[in-house]
Amino acid sequence: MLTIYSDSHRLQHGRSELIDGTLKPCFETPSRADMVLAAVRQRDLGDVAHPRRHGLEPILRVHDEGYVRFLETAWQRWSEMGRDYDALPKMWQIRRLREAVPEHVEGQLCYYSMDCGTPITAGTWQAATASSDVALTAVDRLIGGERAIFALTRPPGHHAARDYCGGYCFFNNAAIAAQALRDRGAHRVAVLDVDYHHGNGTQDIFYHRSDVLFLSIHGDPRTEYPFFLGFADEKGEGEGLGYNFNFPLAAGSCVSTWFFALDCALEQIARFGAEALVVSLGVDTFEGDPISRFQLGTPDFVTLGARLAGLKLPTLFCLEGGYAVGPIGDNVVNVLAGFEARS
Ligand SMILES: NCCCNCCCCCC(O)(O)C(F)(F)F
Ligand SMILES: [Zn+2]
Repeated sequence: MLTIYSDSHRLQHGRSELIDGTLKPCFETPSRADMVLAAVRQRDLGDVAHPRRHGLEPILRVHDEGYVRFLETAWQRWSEMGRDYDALPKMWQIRRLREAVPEHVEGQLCYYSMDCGTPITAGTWQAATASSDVALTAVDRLIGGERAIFALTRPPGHHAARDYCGGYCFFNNAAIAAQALRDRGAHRVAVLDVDYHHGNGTQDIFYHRSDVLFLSIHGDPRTEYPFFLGFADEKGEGEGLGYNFNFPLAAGSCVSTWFFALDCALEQIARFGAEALVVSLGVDTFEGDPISRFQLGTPDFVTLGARLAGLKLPTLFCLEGGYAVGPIGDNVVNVLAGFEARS
């Protein structure tokens, strides 16, 4: 399987994250992508290609222009205030506060983000646009005839909504890829999110649409991030009613429960008649993940890949989460190798 990868991911490297009440090194580090790339090479998964630039147009097909312009200018405006440290919001526009978009960068930082764990740094814009180019180059290759492709995307994307960043995500790589597949002729595209955390951003982007089916298996938002979306009763709205499926599972759920949810999701994708599949591939479902509470073992990721291959669809994998950095490479490559073995 071909991998698309860009070294520009290294430019996204936050200084610290609020963890258990104190500032610690970020969980979402460049070493994650380095370890995945090393495993791709070591396990001889296939060639590794660099992305070509696609500009802002495909990003603006799913993200609000004001939000994109904010990301593009935020660091320069933040620096002009004499600040050289990570740009993070100090509060949010919450219930009954004014909804107008602030003029000032500090206010926009609060308006366009959903948490304080997604630092904007000097290299964020370049890293996030490169990550989107990685996903879009994977679409180019899928349209060009590849049966399956791995977009080694970092920073991740599935928490990024139309007009806000969060959960380490800036541009929603999987949504940008799904929209590009639609724009290039696929009539129905399914996005399956197997990351431990609900893909609130992807759901937000496609919630009112029936041409993109969104499905997510994740830790129950009653106790797990992102808390405010990802419940089973969220089924889409308007045109999109019936085209959104959430499978929240209690933290600590066993592997067989997880695979039962997967089989339910695969059944819905087959019923939908998808012509292409985008997988938001987070491996923080791993039993050893430091911030998540499912129990998949490294061999289970082979089974995951094999089940996905059963759909017999052109498939684009976008890397999302996974914070057990030692095993991340084998966990990710197991999905891809398991997929290929059954293709
Ligand atoms: N004590 C740690 C709290 C962490 N709270 C934020 C969790 C973000 C998860 C990000 C992710 O794994 O879903 C992605 F795929 F986007 F990277
Ligand atoms: Zn996650």
